[in-house]
Amino acid sequence: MAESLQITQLGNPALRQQAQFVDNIQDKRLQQLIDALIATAVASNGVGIAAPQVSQSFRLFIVASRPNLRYPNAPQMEPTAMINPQIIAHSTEIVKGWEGCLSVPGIRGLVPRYQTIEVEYTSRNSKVHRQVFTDFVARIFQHEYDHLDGIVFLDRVE
Ligand SMILES: O=C(O)C[C@@H](Cc1ccccc1)C(=O)SCC(=O)c1ccccc1
Ligand SMILES: [Zn+2]
Repeated sequence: MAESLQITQLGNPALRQQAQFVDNIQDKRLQQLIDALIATAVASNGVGIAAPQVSQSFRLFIVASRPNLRYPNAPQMEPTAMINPQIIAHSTEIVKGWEGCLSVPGIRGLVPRYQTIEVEYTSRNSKVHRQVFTDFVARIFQHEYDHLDGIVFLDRVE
């Protein structure tokens, strides 16, 4: 298991950067970053983590949904690296749900998110995926996607 990395906290400008497109997915250092992000999410008990949260300004995050007290029906997912992700389409329906953030410890907020999204991303083996996510997985994706544009969930709490 790769080593866990220091998580950037709110207030650190690194968290507010506009992350850059990933050019070479097979680059050894990028693959090592993916392993370190997965290790950090697992060590922090997170259901996701984005590269800017370890001060790496790449358009890359991990989604690792699992059932939990707030979302008991959430699917159990293998931690999945999503590189250069895009939201292709979304429902008109918006749902408010509780969120936390590894960069904003101890604070929870009720955040409006699209109920359903159609996304496209490249996986760590350079395969392009187009998928539809709903409910908690859609929420995690939107939370992590925001991190790539320097947005944190508190910015969206109404
Ligand atoms: O900061 C992050 O990106 C990780 C964050 C992701 C996230 C949590 C809840 C909703 C959407 C996205 C976390 O995993 S914080 C850990 C946590 O608060 C939590 C864990 C399981 C279920 C709910 C919250
Ligand atoms: Zn977060």
